Amino acid sequence: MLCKFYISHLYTKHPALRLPPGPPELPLIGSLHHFLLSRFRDLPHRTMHELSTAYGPLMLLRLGTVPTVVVSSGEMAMEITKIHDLSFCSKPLSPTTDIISCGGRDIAFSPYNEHWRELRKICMLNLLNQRRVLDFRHVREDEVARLIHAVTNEWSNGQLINLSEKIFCMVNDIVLRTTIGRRSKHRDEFLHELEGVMRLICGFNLVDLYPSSKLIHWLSTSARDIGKCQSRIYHIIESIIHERDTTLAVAQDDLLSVLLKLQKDGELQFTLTNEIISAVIFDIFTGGSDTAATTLEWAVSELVKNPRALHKAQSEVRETFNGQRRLVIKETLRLHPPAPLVPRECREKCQIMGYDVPKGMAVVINIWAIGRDSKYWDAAEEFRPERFYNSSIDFKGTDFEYIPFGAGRRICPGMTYGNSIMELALASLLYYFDWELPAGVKTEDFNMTEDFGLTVKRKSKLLLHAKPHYNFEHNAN
Ligand code: HEM
Repeated sequence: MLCKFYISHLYTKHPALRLPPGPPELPLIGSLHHFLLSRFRDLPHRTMHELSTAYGPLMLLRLGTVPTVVVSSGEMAMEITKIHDLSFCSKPLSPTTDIISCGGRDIAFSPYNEHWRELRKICMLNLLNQRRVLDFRHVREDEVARLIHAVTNEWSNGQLINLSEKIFCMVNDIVLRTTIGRRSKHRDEFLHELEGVMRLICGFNLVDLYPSSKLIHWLSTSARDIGKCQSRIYHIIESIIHERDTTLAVAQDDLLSVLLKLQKDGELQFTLTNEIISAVIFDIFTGGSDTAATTLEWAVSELVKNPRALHKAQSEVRETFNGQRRLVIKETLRLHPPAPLVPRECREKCQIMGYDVPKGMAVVINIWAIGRDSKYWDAAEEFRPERFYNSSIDFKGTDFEYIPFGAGRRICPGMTYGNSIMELALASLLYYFDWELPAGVKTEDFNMTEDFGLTVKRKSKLLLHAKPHYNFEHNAN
């Protein structure tokens, strides 16, 4: 917080610094009026993109009192996540993320330090690497089969299928079973709380915009709301931990068991408290379910809106259970990266393309804008999965015009894990069902509006008709 104040001070009192250009500011609110007046009012990634077309790919905004450098091109993203990765591999802690991450003692909001390195390594070793992802194949198959059964049941009753809800439950069940060893009766409550958290921590509420104002802290409801969400979520996770604690006699190898064993053995360089375990489990539940489910929801939405792409994907999946599903997911991640704004913090004074970025400055990489930049992509706004056919461009963090999982030291550790869920679920939905829009809705009128939040989901639920294709009962079992 002190650091934020210092940056703010530095920024206004030291005109000698050559800071990146930005739009005109107003006293007290800084650049916020540009967001309020924008036609994309509730969608900061779109407003930032629009501003960057006028002020360039390295642009300075003042969000309330928080100066923030916005990065909007592949070249600048490479500067931040490759050339100067060590200077930008920390995460800023806002008042709301401070609460939800227990002071940055999780992985996703942790500063770059030994604590972060150890926790990330534990998750990679025990849950997220290629071998573990293969070990959990039966869990994915089981939960995807349950999804297919649930859709079939509703189809036979002639109902419109709420595919959003089904996808979020399925993905969350997979994440729960692989992380804590079983489903949880608290799943729906958890998903409900998560929705609130995603809205509250995306940086555009008064306490995060004016972090050092005691008055705003006192007046604003956001800090209280996030505090309540945090205590409900951590209560759910701690009751799961407590149940497991008492039954530890049964050896299990899921992430929670490993963390509890490490806690008991006390071999880490820091004390692994229940609070830290909860924070890590929260990261995995959140990072794992929200992102993969959101991407699947957008993938099906784009396909039903583009019948030719749907037909092509479906024919290939039905022939080989392979092929197009991977291209569809890549194209969906280009147009709809679930986390469009990636936050970083500058750890040491740095120069990017001749501009100064002071220590402690917040940085946001607009990966949504980069994925839609016509400098890198033909017909950038169109959904064309075939653009990735025979293309070497991948999301592994080395092609900076396409970084839906981020890049550098902080790149998403759940890439393989998330893809394994998305690919199986998408292939199964395409293989077993023909999908149609609700009666009377034309493809051109199909609503693709985005909702505001840390992850950007559909604003309206994805409601579709499904018609089983063939042999479902036989194949799904
Ligand atoms: C569609 C799937 C996913 C997408 C698009 C995605 C995207 C991202 C992005 C953009 C970041 C920030 C990277 C950066 O700062 O450079 C991130 C971080 C993270 N993701 Fe994912 N993610 C996905 C799935 C997952 C899954 C399945 C898990 C875990 C089960 C996960 C866990 C995490 C964690 C723990 C971090 C924080 C890493 C750190 O700060 O060191 N994500 N993800």
